[in-house]
Amino acid sequence: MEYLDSVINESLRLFPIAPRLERVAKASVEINGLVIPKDMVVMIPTWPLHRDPEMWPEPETFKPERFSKKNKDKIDPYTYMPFGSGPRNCIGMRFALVMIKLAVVEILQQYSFSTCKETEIPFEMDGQGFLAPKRPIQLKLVPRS
Ligand code: HEM
Repeated sequence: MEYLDSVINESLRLFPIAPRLERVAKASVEINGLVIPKDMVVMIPTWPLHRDPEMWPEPETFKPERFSKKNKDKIDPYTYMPFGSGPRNCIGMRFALVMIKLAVVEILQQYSFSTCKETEIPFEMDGQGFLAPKRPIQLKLVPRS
């Protein structure tokens, strides 16, 4: 379960459903000389933060070990926000993580996945709104004997 957790975290790092978050400033504030006026919409760029090479060496490589017990405490929470952050973060986070794990375990007990001729490599992402592949990802399920 520990490694599955790391795999899901790393998948959400590379492909956060919300590639950016938004907040509205409730009051004018100055941060490092930059004034953010009241009511201004502030965009938090999750996608670039999740792929910043200063925080994530070899950012394009799928490395679940980044989230191992040994390494995960070193991660700055504001550089990894697949479920957002603060009082308005995702209310369904725990439910979603449990459901993903249950589904993956149930499927992997019976089948293994492999690519096939229909698999688009690399697949194309749809940048409109929520992040998703442009076309469904087609894979072959091989029954485990
Ligand atoms: C992998 C699955 C999911 C991901 C990656 C995800 C991600 C997110 C993100 C990034 C936000 C915005 C948080 C922010 O602005 O700080 C959000 C908000 C929200 N999510 Fe999810 N979500 C997931 C599943 C779910 C599920 C299963 C539910 C409901 C059962 C849910 C309900 C909500 C609600 C109601 C909000 C708005 C919270 C608010 O504005 O106070 N999400 N989610």
